[in-house]
Amino acid sequence: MDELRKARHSSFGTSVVSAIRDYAKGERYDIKSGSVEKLTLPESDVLYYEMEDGSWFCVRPSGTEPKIKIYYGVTGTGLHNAQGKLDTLRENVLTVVKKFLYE
Ligand SMILES: O=P(O)(O)OC[C@H]1O[C@H](O)[C@H](O)[C@@H](O)[C@@H]1O
Repeated sequence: MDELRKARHSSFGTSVVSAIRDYAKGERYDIKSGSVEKLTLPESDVLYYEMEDGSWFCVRPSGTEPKIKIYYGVTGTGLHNAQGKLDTLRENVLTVVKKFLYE
């Protein structure tokens, strides 16, 4: 989590990040402008990435197992379109996250 937090990725492969919410720091960082806003939710070790196409994903360590959990949200014109977006986003994110975990 710390390395991911420090890296402040502006993209994961072809998936472009527009803002990163860091709930541990209580800050939302806008990639393009570099501006930082305060978050109001309670402190938690969670990183939430807002993507340029309106999708999002969120990373947190499990509280019960030695695992990182990643949650995704996409919208599409239909199920097939949304599934395609999800597959692309997940593949792009996992390619980067696996490097942090295994290298
Ligand atoms: O996602 P984790 O932190 O591993 O927690 C997994 C689960 O653990 C417990 O069973 C809690 O009661 C659940 O609310 C939680 O979903």
